[in-house]
Amino acid sequence: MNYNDTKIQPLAYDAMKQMQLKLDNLAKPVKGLGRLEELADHLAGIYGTTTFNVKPRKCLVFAADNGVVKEGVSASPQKITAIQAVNMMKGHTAVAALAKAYECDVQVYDLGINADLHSPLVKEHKISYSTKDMLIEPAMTRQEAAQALQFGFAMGIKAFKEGNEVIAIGELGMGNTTAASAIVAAVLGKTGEEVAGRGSNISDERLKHKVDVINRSLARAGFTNQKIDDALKILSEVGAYELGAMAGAILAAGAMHKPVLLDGFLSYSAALLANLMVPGITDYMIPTHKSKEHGSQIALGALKLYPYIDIDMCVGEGSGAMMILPWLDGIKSVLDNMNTLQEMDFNFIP
Ligand SMILES: O=C(O)c1ccc[n+]([C@@H]2O[C@H](COP(=O)([O-])O)[C@@H](O)[C@H]2O)c1
Ligand SMILES: Cc1cc2nc[nH]c2cc1C
Repeated sequence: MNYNDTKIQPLAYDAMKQMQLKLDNLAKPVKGLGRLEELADHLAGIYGTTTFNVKPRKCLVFAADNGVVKEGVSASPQKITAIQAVNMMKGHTAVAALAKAYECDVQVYDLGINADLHSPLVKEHKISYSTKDMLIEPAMTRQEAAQALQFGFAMGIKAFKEGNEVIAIGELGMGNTTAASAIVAAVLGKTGEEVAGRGSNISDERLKHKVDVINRSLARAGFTNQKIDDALKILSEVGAYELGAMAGAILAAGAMHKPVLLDGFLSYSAALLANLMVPGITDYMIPTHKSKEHGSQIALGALKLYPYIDIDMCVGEGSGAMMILPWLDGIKSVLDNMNTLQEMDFNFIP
C-alpha cells in the first residue's frame, strides 16, 4: 500500500446517530456528558459502529534531527534527540510515563537522528543523519520527503494490522518547531511572526531570530505571501522527516477507518500536510489537546478542530495525546455499564 493511494470514506453518519440515541437514552440528563458525547459520536462515525474497542493502542514516535538547529533556533542541544529516543524506550520520558499510566504501547522510530544509537529498542529507518539547513537549501529531496511519508504510513498500517484500535502520533526532534512553523506558514500563507512560538522555551531575543530564520527560509523556497498546495514540495523545502512520517501515519488511519490521536503543534503541521494530500482526512483526527505553542490556534482553526484538553502542555513526544486515553476508556465504560432510562428501577423507592 502506498500513502499516495489513500482513499477515505466519509464518517458513518448512521452510526453517529445511533450513538447519540444510545447516549440520550442512558440514565442521565440529555447531553449531560458534554464533549465526552461528542467524542463518542465521532468515534462511532470513524469505526462505523457503536460497539468499538479503544484498546490495544499504540503511540508511534518519529524521531529525527533538523539541520536548521545550526541557526540557533532551539533552546535545546541537538544531542537531546538521541538521548531522549533511547530514554523513551526505557520508559523514562513524559510520553513513556503517561503511556504507562494510561495503558498505551510506545515505539520510537529513528528516521534521521544525527547519531548512531546502538539501541535495539529504537527501530531504525534512517533516511540520513539529520535534514539539511532549510535556511540555505531544501531540508530534503522530494524523494526523501516521500520516503518519510511512506514510512509513517507503513508504520500506521502495521500498527492497525497488529490489532491496535487507536494510534497516537508523537515526535522528537530538536529544532522541529521551526520546521513546523514554516510548514504552517506555507500551507496557510502566513508569516513567521504569525505562527512561530517558543518551542522548547527560547528567549524573546531568540524568538525574534527564529521568526527571521523562518521568513528567510520561506523566501528562499519561494513561498512568501502565498498559500502553497504541494505538500511534498513544502515538506522537502522546509519540513522535517518526523513531521512527514506523522503525516503518513495520519493517512494510514484514514485508510484503515480508525482514529489517530493528534498531539501538539508538530502534529498540527503534519495534519495540515495530510489534509492537503487527502482533503477531509481531518475526519479521522482526534484533536486531543491544545498545545501552548503560539501557532496552535491558527493551525487548529484552519483544520476546524476543537481540542478537548487545554492545560498548557507543550512537551511533544505524544504526551498530550496520552491525556485523552482516560476519556476513551470512560466512553467505553459508560457504554458498557450505565443503565438505560428504561432499566432504572422506579419501584425501588415506593
Ligand atoms: O508538542 C508541542 O506542541 C511542542 C511544542 C514545543 C516543543 N516541543 C518539543 O520540543 C522539541 C522542539 O523544540 P525546539 O525549540 O527545538 O524547536 C521537539 O522535540 C518537540 O517534541 C513540542
Ligand atoms: C529534555 C527535553 C525533552 C523533550 N521531549 C521532547 N522535546 C524535548 C526537549 C527537551 C529539551
